[in-house]
Amino acid sequence: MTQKNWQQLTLGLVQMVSAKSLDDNLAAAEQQIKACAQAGAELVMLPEMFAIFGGGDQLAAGQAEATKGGPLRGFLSSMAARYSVYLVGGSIPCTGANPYTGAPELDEQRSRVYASCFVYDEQGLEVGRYDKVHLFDAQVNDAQGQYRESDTFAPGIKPQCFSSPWGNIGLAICYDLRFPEYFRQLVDLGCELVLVPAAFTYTTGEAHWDLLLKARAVENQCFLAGAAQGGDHSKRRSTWGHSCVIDPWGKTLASLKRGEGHLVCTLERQRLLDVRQALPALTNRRLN
Ligand SMILES: O=C(O)CNC(=O)[C@H](CS)NC(=O)CCC(=O)C(=O)O
Repeated sequence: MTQKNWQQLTLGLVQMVSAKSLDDNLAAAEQQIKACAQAGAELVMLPEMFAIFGGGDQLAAGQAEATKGGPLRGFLSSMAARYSVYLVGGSIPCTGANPYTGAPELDEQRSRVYASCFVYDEQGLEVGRYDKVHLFDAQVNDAQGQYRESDTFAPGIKPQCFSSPWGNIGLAICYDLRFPEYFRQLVDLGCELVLVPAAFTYTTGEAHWDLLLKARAVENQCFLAGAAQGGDHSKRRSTWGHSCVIDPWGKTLASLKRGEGHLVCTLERQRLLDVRQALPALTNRRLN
């Protein structure tokens, strides 16, 4: 399946301001997936926790999605098939074992779930899953203040990519962006593109989002794309948005500001080959 000599990939990124109503979130996601597909996107990415953002009953949702899958995995599969796109489903709660990484089924007593990114091909078949490894436990100078993701979520165990007609595509979620060793492992799996569903806070996003995406793209000489939450979800919760696509030279190919929307952008693989040939930093490594 892995086609190592891809030439072009047209990506669609969906930016959302997910709120309390699951139905509204799913309707908003479908509208943007459809718009991306109509604009020629072959692969569409949703943001982190596009369906259930900032609370709600993550444990019940995660249990429903375990093993055979529930309504959220059903939704993602049917969207991929209906619009005939590869679909990277942001993240959803899931307690089930991960057959791709070997992460075990979660013990229900502990009331935690994985933050799982499921991937579907254009027929709606599941082709990958990554569970967020780095959990955001941090103090931010904003109205929310304290973020303790690990109260609700359990960490995944390793980086994960999925094979596609465009080669191995790496998956990372939000806070993972701050860990360069995570991305280096994806590059060692042959990834030339890393997709990052995210929900950076307004405060940390304004300071670091663009910088981190560019740093990871430049040091790994690969394409980076971030699909973000971007707006005011409640009085206390604001996210930065600015979904974008960065090329292996660190150039921004396309970007959004805040608010619901989407962008569509074509990646030219030759750009990556030219950068890696002219400045062979990946082959000049001495400490791996
Ligand atoms: O809570 C939800 O429902 C959705 N998940 C998130 O918003 C996650 C966990 S709190 N946010 C981040 O990882 C932000 C990282 C970040 O902002 C940084 O690294 O600066």
